[in-house]
Amino acid sequence: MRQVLEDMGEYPESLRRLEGAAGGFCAIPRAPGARERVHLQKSSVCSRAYFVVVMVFFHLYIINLIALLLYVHYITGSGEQEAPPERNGPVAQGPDPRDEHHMERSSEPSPGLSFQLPRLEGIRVGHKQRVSIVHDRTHEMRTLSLKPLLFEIPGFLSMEEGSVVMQLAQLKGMSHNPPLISNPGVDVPEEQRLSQDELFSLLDLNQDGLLQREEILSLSHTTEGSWLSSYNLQKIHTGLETHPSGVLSLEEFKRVSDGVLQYSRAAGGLDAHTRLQKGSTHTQLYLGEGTHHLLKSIRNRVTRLTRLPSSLVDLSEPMEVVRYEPGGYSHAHHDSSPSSPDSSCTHTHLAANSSASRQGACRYLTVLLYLNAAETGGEISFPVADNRTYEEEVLGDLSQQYCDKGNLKVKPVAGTALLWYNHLSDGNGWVGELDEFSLHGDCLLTRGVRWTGSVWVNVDPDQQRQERYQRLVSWHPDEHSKRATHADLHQDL
Ligand SMILES: O=C(O)CCC(=O)C(=O)O
Ligand SMILES: [Fe+2]
Repeated sequence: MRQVLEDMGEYPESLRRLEGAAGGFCAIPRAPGARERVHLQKSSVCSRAYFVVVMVFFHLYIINLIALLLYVHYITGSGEQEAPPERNGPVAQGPDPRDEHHMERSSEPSPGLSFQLPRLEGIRVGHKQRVSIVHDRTHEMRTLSLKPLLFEIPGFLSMEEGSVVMQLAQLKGMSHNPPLISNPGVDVPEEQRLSQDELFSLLDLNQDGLLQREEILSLSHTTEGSWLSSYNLQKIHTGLETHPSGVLSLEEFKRVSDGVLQYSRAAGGLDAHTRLQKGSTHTQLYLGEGTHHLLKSIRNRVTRLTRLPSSLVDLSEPMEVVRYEPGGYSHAHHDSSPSSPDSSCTHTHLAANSSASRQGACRYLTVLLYLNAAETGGEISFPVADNRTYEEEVLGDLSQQYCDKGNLKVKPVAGTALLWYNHLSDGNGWVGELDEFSLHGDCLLTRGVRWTGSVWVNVDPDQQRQERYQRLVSWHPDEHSKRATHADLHQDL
């Protein structure tokens, strides 16, 4: 058509210009001729320019695409993270390439803070990720709720391991209430007094016949007035500090504590469990050095699961084993305390020389282990989990009704672990406010017995106090090389 128009001399100049502007003629073969020569020259220049422009746009497109993918990757936190090196015991291993553990990237450290706390990421309810907590297999971890951040890990313990923990707890001795050590001036009836030998045995958590600084300080985790008052604790601690060997034998303990303490078997203190739980017996199992290898392995699994520095987990309170009988339940409660300027954490109170008038448990997270399966009832309930509307009255409801109304109930399955964060992040990689949504309690057990173990990781929202505590407790003249020091902790992260 065009050739016909050209032959007829009627192909308009304006159309030719238009073709040139659009670059269309670059690809169209033309008839030979003077005008054509000029045109061919233009055509080759045009093709190169066209190619360059196209390539520039193509590269920009690819770069934008990569940037977009990186952004999405960053937002969803789907990158694989290296596990911290395992230093303690049989589950030691390098990072597992199959590990798809999701972690929240912490932002820049606050000025003066030397390390941060990694935090797992839930992505969405029902999200599954693989976690590496033992050397020969990976586990599936499922997100149960985002508020609180709560995960379920089936098979965290085998059935046999659950049975061993129950046996160890029974050997240690289960009691309805922790023994009370009264404050000076409070007269304890003769029949309720503990002998000094009995007390020493209670304090000697690893049962090595010596009282170490770690044991005394970890006892300060328990609530003021119910187990060991600050006054009594301070007395024992001072005796231990001033002793040349840094440890106390039974004889030395008797000298230090003589005439100062009165010890009672009576319950009546303000321990959280005395107030909150019914139909249950308890004991504490020490997870530190010198304990049963399974308990050390549980501690290591918690470290690997949570990705927290091993020294934080090592220096946390002993595992609380609870046995419910039919009729047993607990009221809804938080495992940790809200931080306030006039309160301090029980675990750092002494080491930080705090003058705060009140103390509370500072438990960054809870790992709850189901040691056996309850027959009927005994679910753990999170009454306000993932509530869209924040209902004050539900949070204040400490009756059993919360259990039926509860948003999320988890049935006890032997070997399953639940992990939840009791605190939010402060936005700078450290512990923030208490997460009100972590409220939970145990529904009525109607048949069978139910055994659980609670592992709490203690972290002081005041990082300086936490660091001071770790420095003090980690230091040990004989074991200095074995213990994780603050410098190790920094490397872990
Ligand atoms: O035994 C349980 O199910 C959990 C106990 C509990 O919530 C606690 O000890 O704080
Ligand atoms: Fe609890």
